Amino acid sequence: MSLGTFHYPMPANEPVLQYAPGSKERELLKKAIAELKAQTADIPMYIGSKEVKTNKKIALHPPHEIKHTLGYFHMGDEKHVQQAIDAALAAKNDWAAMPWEDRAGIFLKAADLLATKYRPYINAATMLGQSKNVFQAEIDSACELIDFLRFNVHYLSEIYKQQPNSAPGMHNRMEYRPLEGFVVAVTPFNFTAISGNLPTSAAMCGNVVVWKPANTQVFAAQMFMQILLEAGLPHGVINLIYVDGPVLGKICFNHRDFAGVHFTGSTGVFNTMWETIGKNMANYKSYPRIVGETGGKDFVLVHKSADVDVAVTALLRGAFEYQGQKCSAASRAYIPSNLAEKIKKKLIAGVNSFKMGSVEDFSNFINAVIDERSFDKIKAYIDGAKRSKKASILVGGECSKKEGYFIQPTIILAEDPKYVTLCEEIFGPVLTLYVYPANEFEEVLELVDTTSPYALTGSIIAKDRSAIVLATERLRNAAGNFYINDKPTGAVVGQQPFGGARASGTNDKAGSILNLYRWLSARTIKETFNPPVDYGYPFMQEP
Ligand SMILES: NC(=O)c1ccc[n+]([C@@H]2O[C@H](COP(=O)([O-])OP(=O)(O)OC[C@H]3O[C@@H](n4cnc5c(N)ncnc54)[C@H](O)[C@@H]3O)[C@@H](O)[C@H]2O)c1
Ligand SMILES: N[C@@H](CCC=O)C(=O)O
Repeated sequence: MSLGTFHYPMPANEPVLQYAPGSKERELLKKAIAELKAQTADIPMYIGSKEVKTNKKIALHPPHEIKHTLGYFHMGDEKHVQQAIDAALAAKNDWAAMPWEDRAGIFLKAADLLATKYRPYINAATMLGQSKNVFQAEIDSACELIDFLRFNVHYLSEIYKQQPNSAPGMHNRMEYRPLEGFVVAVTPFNFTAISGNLPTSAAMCGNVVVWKPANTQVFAAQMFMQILLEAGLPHGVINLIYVDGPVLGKICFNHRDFAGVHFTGSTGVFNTMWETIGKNMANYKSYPRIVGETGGKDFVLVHKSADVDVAVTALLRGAFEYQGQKCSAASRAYIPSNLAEKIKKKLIAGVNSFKMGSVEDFSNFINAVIDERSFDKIKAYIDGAKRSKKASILVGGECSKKEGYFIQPTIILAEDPKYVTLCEEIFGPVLTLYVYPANEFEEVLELVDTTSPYALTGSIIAKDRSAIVLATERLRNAAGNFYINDKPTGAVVGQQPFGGARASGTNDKAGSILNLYRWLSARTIKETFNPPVDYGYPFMQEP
């Protein structure tokens, strides 16, 4: 029972710690890394109140140090998916009935635990499990995840406040019900924040969730699950299971109570999900919500008026931070002929200055890519460019999986504007340049817009305001996040709501109010105080 209306103001973004030599946060992080490396984790699934173990254990290795074993997780099968659905549905009524301020308190407490006691551990887990350097881990697993939790509490409070008008003699109100059934959260390897946000945003709205992370992100995912439980999340509200994607889909997408999927990952997987859900429509109680943020082929368009250093920095950071494993990563760049030689020279120098290696050496800018499958896929694109007559390697191109999955940041120079690495998502440290005649800006705008099926992020680098105006207008549908004189990565919750359209997803802008509407089903209630007691209209009465 709520006996008041409670206020959750817009929070400030969590400050990014700097980890400078001698700082307290650096000391705590080093200690956490050492602790996590010294143990062999035994990671269960979390289904209802049970920690479930199986006889199928999968080893976890840091991508940059594959000889080391961080621990094992217990892989589930179809029956665990069914158990997770049952546990979710059993928790549903009590969770939906819990007053909003108590639900909110759990997620705000989880944010505070992440910001304090567990900050070094969630960062260490992300660094070791996903091969992120300290800065990339801090902005992801600490700051962005904390922001998702705090901002979503604020946004949901704003939604609950939105109420319809009432004419005299009546009162109208809106209830924002959770969806009828369970929600499935399927999460990618590359961001601990996204992995944590997809189940919690739906759960915050009163839904119960079956959460399946990527196998390569389980190490940090299970730590976040433990934090949620410590913050007071009731058992069964979020059920964390490790199963193959198709196994999950087979059980969840056939279930009568399937109410929605919150997905982030590749376009191909999302398309398969959508197709399966479509085929099963007749089985469901309600039309399921299908929310997916998917792939990208993100561009940087440099105008002839650009500042060369701004362009080069946007490319080096945009393309290569976290080894290019961001859906937003700059992976195709259009360079005007008047600046091409200067830009190429500075890019070569920049790439040659990168230090690559383990995350434990904080001076390494580049670490490993996530796994052998990714390594092989990325290397195949690089090898293809080495063989091609339509492209050449400007810098980089070395790959080794001896100690870890290391791919040297690579820049390809394409002569054909439709060369494969200008069109397809690679999801690795590979940037392709195409040099265009500096006076053909309008033509290149058309090229940028039509070269790839994706529309996630993009940047225009220019000093000339008319070029910025033209690019902003013509590329309106080419990116859901458009940047002027900046890299196309690094969206901040509450500042640049994130998501794209076309083949990049449903553009429901994770971490914004728009996303939360997808996990709510409104009910309108009208109460009439003096109801009519005669069906006739006034004009029907005899004079
Ligand atoms: N647009 C965004 O906001 C955003 C953010 C992060 C990542 N991404 C995209 O994610 C991809 C990289 O992440 P990834 O490699 O983890 O993606 P992925 O598509 O391989 O996997 C994502 C999740 O889907 C699961 N999955 C795989 N096949 C499945 C199936 N048939 N049925 C159900 N689930 C299945 C995986 O196990 C994982 O949990 C890139 O394409 C990237 O652009 C997009
Ligand atoms: N939101 C992140 C990208 C997430 C996808 O991987 C960014 O803006 O760089």
